[in-house]
Amino acid sequence: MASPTAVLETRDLTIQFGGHVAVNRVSCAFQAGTLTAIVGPNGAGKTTWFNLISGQLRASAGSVHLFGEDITDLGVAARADKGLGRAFQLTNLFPDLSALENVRLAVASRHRIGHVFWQMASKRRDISDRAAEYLRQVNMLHRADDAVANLSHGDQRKLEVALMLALEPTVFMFDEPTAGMSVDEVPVILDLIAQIKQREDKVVLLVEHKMDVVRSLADRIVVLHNGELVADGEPTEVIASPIVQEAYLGVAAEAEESA
Ligand SMILES: Nc1ncnc2c1ncn2[C@@H]1O[C@H](COP(=O)(O)OP(=O)(O)OP(=O)(O)O)[C@@H](O)[C@H]1O
Repeated sequence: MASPTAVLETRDLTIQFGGHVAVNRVSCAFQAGTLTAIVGPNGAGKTTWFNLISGQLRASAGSVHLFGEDITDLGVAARADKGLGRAFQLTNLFPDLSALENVRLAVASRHRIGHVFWQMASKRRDISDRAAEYLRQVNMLHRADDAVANLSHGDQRKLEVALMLALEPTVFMFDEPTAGMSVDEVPVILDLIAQIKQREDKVVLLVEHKMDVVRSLADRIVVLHNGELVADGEPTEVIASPIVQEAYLGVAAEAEESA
């Protein structure tokens, strides 16, 4: 049975690579207005589960539902069109264009503004203003005119987030969003994720190894281990549960120490 209020749901979602089951019958529903952290040791299946949700990978079995609709057979673009947003799928498209131009294209695509309307000065101004606002939100306005190819890795990751914002998705999927960012860039992205989480119609999924980030942002933690969902619930309870202490926290503690 579908969960009536779930925005996104995976049911018995499974993928097998040869003889290896990387995601094994994972069933999980996500409600609007929540941020769920997905944690687990390296190789647990977190990114693979994300890939199955966003359509980068096709399931061997099980299904994905968005607003109750079965989207399992849809490709990445169709899923994005329906409101699934994932940062990395949007980058590397136009490395020679400026940061602002990249976001402008995302704004135009979101609002289906075609070539004819693109010519209108008022439309162009409108799109530029919106694009600049998204760049401001990720603290990138000062790099607006720089070509993407010349941006640092951290700035490119912030731009990915700006592009995702521009597409105005319902579901925001972040896979280690602050990885590779300098210390002063991290709070910008974490604050932004916290702001998105405040919006009651949005679902945020966050794959994250850093437990301090998980503790500060998550309403709920889902734990994957060997491709299976082994714990799911309120953060304090999940972190305290024997299965997490045993299966995950040793690894998490090491990750925190080396961060
Ligand atoms: N395309 C693929 N072909 C074969 N095996 C794969 C493929 N993609 C993932 N796997 C395997 O699936 C398992 C889960 O990998 P996945 O990257 O999803 O784990 P993860 O939890 O995201 O790990 P990490 O925290 O290190 O990113 C691993 O054993 C991985 O080697």
